[in-house]
Amino acid sequence: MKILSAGQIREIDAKTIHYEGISSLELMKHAAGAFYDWFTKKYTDKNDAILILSGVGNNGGDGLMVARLLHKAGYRVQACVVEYSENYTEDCAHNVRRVKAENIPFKRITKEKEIPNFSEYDILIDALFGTGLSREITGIAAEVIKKMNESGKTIVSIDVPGGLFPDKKTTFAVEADETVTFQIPKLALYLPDNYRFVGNVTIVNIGLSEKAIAEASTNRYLIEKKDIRELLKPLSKFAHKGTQGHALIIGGSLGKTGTVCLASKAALKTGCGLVSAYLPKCGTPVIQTHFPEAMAIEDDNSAFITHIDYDISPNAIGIGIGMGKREETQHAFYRFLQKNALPMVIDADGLNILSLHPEWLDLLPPKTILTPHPKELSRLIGEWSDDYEKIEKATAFAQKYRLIVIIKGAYSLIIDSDNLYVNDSGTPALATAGSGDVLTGIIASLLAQGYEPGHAARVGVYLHGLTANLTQQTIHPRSFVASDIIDNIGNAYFTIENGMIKK
Ligand SMILES: NC(=O)C1=CN([C@@H]2O[C@H](COP(=O)(O)OP(=O)(O)OC[C@H]3O[C@@H](n4cnc5c(N)ncnc54)[C@H](O)[C@@H]3O)[C@@H](O)[C@H]2O)[C@H](O)CC1
Ligand SMILES: [K+]
Repeated sequence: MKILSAGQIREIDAKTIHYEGISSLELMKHAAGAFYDWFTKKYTDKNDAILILSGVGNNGGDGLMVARLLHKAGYRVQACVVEYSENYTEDCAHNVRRVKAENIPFKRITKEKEIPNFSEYDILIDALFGTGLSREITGIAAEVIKKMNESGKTIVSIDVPGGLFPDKKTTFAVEADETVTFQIPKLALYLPDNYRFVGNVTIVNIGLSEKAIAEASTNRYLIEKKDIRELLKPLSKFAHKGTQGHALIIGGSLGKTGTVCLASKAALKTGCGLVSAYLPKCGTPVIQTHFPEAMAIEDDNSAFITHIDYDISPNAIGIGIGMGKREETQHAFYRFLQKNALPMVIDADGLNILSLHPEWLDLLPPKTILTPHPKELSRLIGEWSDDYEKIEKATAFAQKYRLIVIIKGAYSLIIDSDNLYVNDSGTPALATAGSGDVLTGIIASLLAQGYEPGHAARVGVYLHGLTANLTQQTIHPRSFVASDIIDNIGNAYFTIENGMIKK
């Protein structure tokens, strides 16, 4: 799904009105109706006292229309306009008149003492500003937002939290629990710096013109299940282990050989035909006991890797996990990089060693996948002042070395040449020991199966996250461990293929 800028969304809005021959008020009706459908499914108690805080733009118009729908359905509603400007849009002004005509409790707020006592309400609906925000918020709107954030009440934002800039850094905005956004994802909703403003994000369809959306150009995308379904390779009836690819996982050191076990097992469960693990001697009994399907190749050293030599012919490599950064290991890694031309995914200490020797980055085959978490990323590209700068610097880095960079996080970002992909599968349950090792194994497996590296990155990240969505009801997020990811890779494939179970 395309991620678009506020300007592009405005254009699609106008084109929809033109192409579909509907009025802007009708489009607002669709938007308010879509929000209402979502809201009434989630909040079913009609005794909840709901306060709707609208602005004077079309986002405010949406809010007032929602107030009308909720009132009609029997919810306890109080509507307010926070009059931060006298320039009402036509559709907002229309809804103010309708709210009054329908005898819905209504209040204008122009100064601080008119702000209602939020403690009398259960849910605050934020319709203060949407994608039309053009400058920092001041005056009465800022006072209202400050009080909303201090209220401790459930806050649900319409389209975007009031004050969130869709395309640049935000420092002050409504801190919502839920954001229900209209049809087109906005990048700001998925950036870690903005999580405290955005809360959970739901995208609802409002009937924008598909043609208009198709005409908008972008290089930013939110990954959808159907995209992944299209990328999955069919399983041939005549498949045998020799045709499904051979992944080699390289890593481990004394006390950290479990990393290689997890990655190897994840690789096999992701569908490659063969998995070999290269580890120091101390790892051999561990992997052979816990994961007999893998073939183990031993380093000469008992505790860490000192050279990476093997006489097998894998199709792809996953390297770096649990490997440590000892001098000998660094040299072994360097000599390996000098001769390796296979598709590869590098994680953890592999990344840390590269950040100690940035000149070795030139040795990586094009489209090598790096999977840093933010700390590892900053060692590679330096510090950033906000998420936008982080993306800019990571993109420049990825392009300079022709790499694919996966920035791991609640929403992982995949940078592949000019393109940015946002992944929203997954839950906080994935923040668990070994989760990254499993991702390395999944991606190495997909590379070994012949997936183009950009596809392997997207499919891998999506599959990995989906395992957590699928077990939300059966495994408590606190008790979810990396092995649960591995155990549910097959279910994730089923879900993607069938589209049966919704994430
Ligand atoms: N996506 C769609 O196709 C649809 C969107 N809808 C809703 O419309 C808003 C966008 O509405 P817009 O009128 O453009 O602006 P806002 O309501 O977001 O902004 C309010 C208004 O205030 C002015 N303004 C901007 N910044 C400030 C500021 N810091 N202080 C004071 N005033 C400010 C600005 O000029 C705006 O006019 C979108 O989010 C959706 O909720 C449609 O309802 C359906 C189709
Ligand atoms: K809003």
